[in-house]
Amino acid sequence: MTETITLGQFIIRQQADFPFAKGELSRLLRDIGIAAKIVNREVSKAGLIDILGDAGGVNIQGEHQQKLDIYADRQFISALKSGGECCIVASEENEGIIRLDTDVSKNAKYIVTIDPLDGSSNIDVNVPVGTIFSIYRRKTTEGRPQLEDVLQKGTEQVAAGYIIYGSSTMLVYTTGKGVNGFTLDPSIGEFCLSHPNMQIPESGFIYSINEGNYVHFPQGVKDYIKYCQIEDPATKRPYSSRYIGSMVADVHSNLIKGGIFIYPVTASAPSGKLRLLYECNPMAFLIEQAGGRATNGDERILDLEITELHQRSPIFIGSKNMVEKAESFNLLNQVLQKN
Ligand SMILES: O=P(O)(O)OC[C@H]1O[C@](O)(COP(=O)(O)O)[C@@H](O)[C@@H]1O
Ligand SMILES: [Mg+2]
Ligand SMILES: [Mg+2]
Repeated sequence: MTETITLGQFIIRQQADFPFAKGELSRLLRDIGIAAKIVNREVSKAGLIDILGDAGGVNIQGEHQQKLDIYADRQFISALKSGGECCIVASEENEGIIRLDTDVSKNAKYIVTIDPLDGSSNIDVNVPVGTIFSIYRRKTTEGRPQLEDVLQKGTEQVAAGYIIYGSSTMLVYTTGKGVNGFTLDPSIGEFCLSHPNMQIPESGFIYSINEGNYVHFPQGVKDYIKYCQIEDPATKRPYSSRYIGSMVADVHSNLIKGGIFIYPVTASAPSGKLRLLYECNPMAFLIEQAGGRATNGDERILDLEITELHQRSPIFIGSKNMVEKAESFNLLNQVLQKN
């Protein structure tokens, strides 16, 4: 009989790797797991309850907010507040930072950045969506936590992960010691270890990019797409094109099968579309921990300086050999080239 290891049990076991740990990070990951279950409960019956569709407002990203964006945002913030291990939340859905100044959490040492609902355009059509999170340690020691505690490079992440609400619901995370995946078993209401020590294949044969924007891509990106489409059995080309339109789902698929996910600069998104704090950094930390690579076409995503809360970046992420191959093409348009 295979041993069932729940997320809670696994986190406690992992704590042993951190001799000075007091359990704060473990409890914070627990809180994220709780909010994930609550959001999953609504996502899994979305058509039956009034949670589909547009909420009527536009968020700081300039995107129409979906009802589920707002619901998920509230659930994660409330779970982090009740848990008391997080002093600031920065969310893709909120213009400014959210200080959790409760008696319990004001002395908390962790910062959470979150994309509460990733793949919003897929909510109403029953295609997998997700949640992406990242955890940093507070830097400032005096007074109230500050914006600078949030604007930290990806290399400073203590932990990162995502939840994918798909045919099954999974939570995949890293604390810098490899990547592990847990599947929610609804019959016991627990995330159980199902994908230990996940490794992305070094090479893959799948590329994920929204080719609908092709005409607006830098020449190098167009050339790389052509490279993927050339007939060459020796290198198993042409590669397959797979694009789900939810970053979590596209990256999760490539993590398991091998492949590259690309969201480059485009005419309408000259700095890229995806957000460094909420999407690029957490996914880059995870994929690097699984043996893959993540760049903006020129620099390692995790080394990028962060100056703004909702800063965007182009991203090329996935199997190491595929990202390195892509980087051999001039992926950034001239405007972005470093002097
Ligand atoms: O429709 P496009 O332009 O291809 O964009 C799809 C991308 O936008 C996103 O939906 C943006 O994330 P949000 O849904 O959290 O805003 C990504 O998940 C996805 O990879
Ligand atoms: Mg997103
Ligand atoms: Mg989102």
